[in-house]
Amino acid sequence: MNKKSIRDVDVKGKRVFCRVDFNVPMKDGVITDETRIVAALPTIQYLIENGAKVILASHLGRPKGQAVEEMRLTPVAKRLGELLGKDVKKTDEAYGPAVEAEVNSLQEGDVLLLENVRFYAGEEKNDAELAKEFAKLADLFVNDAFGAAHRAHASTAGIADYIPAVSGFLMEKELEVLGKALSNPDRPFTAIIGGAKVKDKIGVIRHLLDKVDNLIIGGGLAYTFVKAQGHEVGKSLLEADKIDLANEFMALAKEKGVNFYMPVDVVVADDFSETANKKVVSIEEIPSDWEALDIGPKTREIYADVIRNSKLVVWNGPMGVFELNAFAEGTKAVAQALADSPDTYSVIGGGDSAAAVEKFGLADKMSHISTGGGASLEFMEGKELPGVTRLNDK
Ligand SMILES: Nc1ncnc2c1ncn2[C@@H]1O[C@H](COP(=O)(O)OP(=O)(O)OP(=O)(O)O)[C@@H](O)[C@H]1O
Ligand SMILES: O=C(O)[C@H](O)COP(=O)(O)O
Repeated sequence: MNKKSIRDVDVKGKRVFCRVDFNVPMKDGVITDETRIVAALPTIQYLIENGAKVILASHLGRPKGQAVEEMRLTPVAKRLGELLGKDVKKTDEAYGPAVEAEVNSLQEGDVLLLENVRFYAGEEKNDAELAKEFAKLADLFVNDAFGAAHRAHASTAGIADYIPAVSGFLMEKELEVLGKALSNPDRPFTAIIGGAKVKDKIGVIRHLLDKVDNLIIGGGLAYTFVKAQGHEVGKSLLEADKIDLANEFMALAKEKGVNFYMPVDVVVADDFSETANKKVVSIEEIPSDWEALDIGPKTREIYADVIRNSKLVVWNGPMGVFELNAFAEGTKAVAQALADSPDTYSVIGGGDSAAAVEKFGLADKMSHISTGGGASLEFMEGKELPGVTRLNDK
């Protein structure tokens, strides 16, 4: 990467505003997945060990510019303190006189977590005044929030206009792994795209067709392609206005010599529930009153075979409604094939795919699980990430 990292600057005695992505899932004030906190630890520990005064900032959820009690970062400060084995102070605001007083009292190696930066309307507007307030707190900006790098906000981008800006280790690692996967991929290179957000993922498919040897389509996304092939999809997820695009992509794949894999059989259900009646049908036979909620056993075998014969696999989006055990088998088969292929470098992107791999107990078998959902997709689409472009060049 041609951007400076914390290794390139002296942090001793400096007040460091470190943007992290502590946007973790919470239920009743309890953190249900701490992956993003753990992933930020190397940078925080480095700053502590090298004598920085560490000021951490993050968003949590989408509070839309106002303080929302359930979206305070207090439980995160507590958990971070436990993980670091040291006291983590927390302010009830993200800037202003009270925060400045706390910052002034920091000793080298101390850690302070600011309140949710999205409690202020200026954050998502990338308001210059708010960015200046953040900048006033520190001598150096470290951006380690890869998960929010696709957002041009005051704490991810704007602040870099006022103080020196460098990347943290997580940011660096994510960019390196995803960058290598796309610029100099080991082959055969396979991309697996699933999930439900057809609109969000269509763009990445176009870009991937220039890169990959195999493209596997699954999840709710698949049925727009199935329809484009002229088959009925019953009540399955369908993005009617994307059918033409799906056709275009299938033609493009042929033209570029990309092997395009679609489900040949599916599990259909008469209801979106764990106890629904379900059956396996071929892709030409989805009944009009039924909904396809998972890929079928023949498809699983074909996909697993492609995975086993790949050197690099990038996976974003589950193959079915894996949250319901009745429709988790397709996603599990893909995760298992990756786990059983030690020579295949696997990159998992997207919150739900990562959660699925975790649910099946296979997370430690994957080569890289990205902390970015939208960010990893935008990166793969070839879009510039504002949280990265604003960092100082080497
Ligand atoms: N056949 C299907 N019909 C309906 N929903 C599906 C189907 N297959 C998968 N899904 C749903 O897709 C959702 C995940 O889609 P999504 O596009 O959000 O993926 P993701 O990996 O989490 O990406 P991101 O992190 O960008 O959100 C899951 O909740 C899953 O139940
Ligand atoms: O969860 C994420 O993908 C990041 O934290 C960004 O969150 P956002 O989509 O609310 O900007």
